Amino acid sequence: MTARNISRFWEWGRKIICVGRNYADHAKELKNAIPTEPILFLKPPSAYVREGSPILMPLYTSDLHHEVELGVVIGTGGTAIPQSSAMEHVAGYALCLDMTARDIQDECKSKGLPWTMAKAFNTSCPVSEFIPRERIADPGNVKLWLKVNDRLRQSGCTSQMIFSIPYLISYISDFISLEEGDLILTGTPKGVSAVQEHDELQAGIEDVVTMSFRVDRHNH
Ligand SMILES: O=C([O-])CC(=O)C(=O)O
Ligand SMILES: [Mg+2]
Repeated sequence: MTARNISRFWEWGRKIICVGRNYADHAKELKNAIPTEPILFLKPPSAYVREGSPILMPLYTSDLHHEVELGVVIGTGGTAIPQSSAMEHVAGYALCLDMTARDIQDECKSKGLPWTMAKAFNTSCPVSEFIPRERIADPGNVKLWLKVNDRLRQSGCTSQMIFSIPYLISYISDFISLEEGDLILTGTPKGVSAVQEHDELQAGIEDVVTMSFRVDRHNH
């Protein structure tokens, strides 16, 4: 058996834990209250998609949104991790998109139903290459951006996060044990908008990484 390589964490089949409304400007643009505790939801590992493959728009949505987010890749697992040592559990980062069927999410919210159909479908988690932790000195202060067909839509800084990365690692690991290869999506800044079939998405972490994805319609 060959050793697993953390730089291909998306192949490991580990969980993807997403934080919602972690930027006040995004909570406001969707007319949601600013949370006093992290809002969490999950995507399955089948949500991963890598550059070179398209984001597939599910047939049941007509309002697929991009959300650019900093992803934190766990290196050393743990339960009830204290904030003070939380960063020792981080192997690195990835730039991620939390693709969201906004019309379905709105319907789920109004009916009090879970967001699974809106957030967890195949290709709902495009990811960049793995970024070793040494390449981002301060993950609490990096600029994220996203363009659709060359037009800037999202531009934010992780310093705007309501709950910091150490706080999130500690909070989550109190009740969901973190494992090597898990990914935490830390929430999106404002500027989310709808994408259409054939759109080209480009996103980046300033001075660190860029990635691009095309949007296609699901054919079944
Ligand atoms: O769907 C939402 O607005 C919640 C979310 O994922 C985020 O804030 O990143
Ligand atoms: Mg999100």
